[in-house]
Amino acid sequence: MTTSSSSLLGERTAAAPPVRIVHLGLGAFHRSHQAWYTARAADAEQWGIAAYSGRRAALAEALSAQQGLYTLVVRSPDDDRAERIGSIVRAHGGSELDRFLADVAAPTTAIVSLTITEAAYSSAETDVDVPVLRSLGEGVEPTDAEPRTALGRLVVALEGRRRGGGGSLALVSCDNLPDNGGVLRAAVGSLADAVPGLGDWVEEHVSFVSSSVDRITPRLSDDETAELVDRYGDRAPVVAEPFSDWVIAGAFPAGRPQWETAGARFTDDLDPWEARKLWLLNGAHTLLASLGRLRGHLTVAEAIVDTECLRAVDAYWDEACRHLPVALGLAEYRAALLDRFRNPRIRHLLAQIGLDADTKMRVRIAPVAERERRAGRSAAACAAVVAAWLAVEGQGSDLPAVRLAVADLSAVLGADADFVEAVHRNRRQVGDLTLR
Ligand SMILES: NC(=O)c1ccc[n+]([C@@H]2O[C@H](COP(=O)([O-])OP(=O)(O)OC[C@H]3O[C@@H](n4cnc5c(N)ncnc54)[C@H](O)[C@@H]3O)[C@@H](O)[C@H]2O)c1
Ligand SMILES: O=P(O)(O)OC[C@@H](O)[C@@H](O)[C@H](O)[C@H](O)CO
Repeated sequence: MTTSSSSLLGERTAAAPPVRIVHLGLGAFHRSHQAWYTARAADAEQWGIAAYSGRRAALAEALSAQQGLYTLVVRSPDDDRAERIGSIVRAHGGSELDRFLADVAAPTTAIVSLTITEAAYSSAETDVDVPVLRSLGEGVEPTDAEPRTALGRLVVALEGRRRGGGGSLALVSCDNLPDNGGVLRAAVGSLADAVPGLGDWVEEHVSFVSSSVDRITPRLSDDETAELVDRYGDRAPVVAEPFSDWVIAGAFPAGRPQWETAGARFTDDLDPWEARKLWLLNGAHTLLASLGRLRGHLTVAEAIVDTECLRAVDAYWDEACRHLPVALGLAEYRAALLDRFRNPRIRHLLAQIGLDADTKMRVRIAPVAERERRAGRSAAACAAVVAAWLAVEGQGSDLPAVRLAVADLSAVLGADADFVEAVHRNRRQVGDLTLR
């Protein structure tokens, strides 16, 4: 259903689809992407989502008051087109652990999907839950456990499914990480090993699906939200660009929606698509989040029309593209990205994109720089990105500090004196953002 204005929400007239997907990380992106694909799939009436926020309950409360229904505002440079999305049938705060355990344990649940941010997969975050998981092997019931992290909650819930005989299922990571299914497998596997027998059960019953996800979905300011609440009579609207892509690799032992009928693509070879998206789109966003802010810009659309930022993005893309298959249509992809970044009606804040920047630098900029250096080139554009990031973080005041920071991104680059020197040279030319 599409329209250009006024409320679409109304009430559900047909029965809500049965919950067969549990989502962890109810935020803007899940609603513009996976929930949208599920709602548009040919078998949408068979696939409902129970979505759990990571931390705050406010969005879940607003959605619950609307039977899970919400308005997706597809924002092009010229206009807004609104769609009513009905695939989320229940929304919960992250603290509703009993409900989450019951949903994951239900034999009817076939998929658990995640958008929990890149940082949420690191052991630095999840290790806090190892004692909680150990306690499950010492007689504590999953329903009495008190995990604190998203993956801790997920692993407690998998133990509940194992004990209840709920059978095989697929975990689908939709976070912007290379090999996100593999990263999830490693993180879940290492937590599951703390519970006797669970590691083996996970290996046998859990499929880790990787996916490359793409749809620019900015966090809305309070003013933007208020305007949309007024316009659509919806307390939980979400705004996204018209473009959308989802490339998926992996098995779904308990079935899945016909997402391909909504435009998703299934492949056995995700790597090139994933690298193209993460290096070119997210890498450029990561670059702009530093350089753009140093140059006084607030949003991607503002930064990309600054010739200095555009030049830096182009130079970084040249370096990245040397390590991507030409058959992926790189020139067209770059041109299309520039159009997407320039969309003046998408207010994508650089400060939002700059969160957890070290994690992102490690998996986006460092791999390109390493490949350039291995090929005998300077990686000058990557060195400039690293210097801009250090300036925003207020780090790298002298050569040893630069070396330390670069080594934290990549041991190989940290040991590369020429690269470290290039970063240091660039760093001396830019002042700290924090000092402005
Ligand atoms: N917004 C986009 O354009 C976009 C596009 C592609 C992929 N993604 C991926 O989706 C993720 C979420 O983006 P969003 O726009 O929905 O953000 P959001 O802030 O709207 O929602 C993020 C959700 O994750 C939860 N969360 C945050 N930090 C967490 C943590 N450490 N552990 C567990 N849960 C946590 C939050 O509580 C919230 O439920 C991104 O980090 C990215 O990996 C986003
Ligand atoms: O937090 P990040 O860096 O993974 O992502 C911020 C944006 O680059 C990202 O949300 C893009 O808009 C998205 O990946 C587009 O598909």
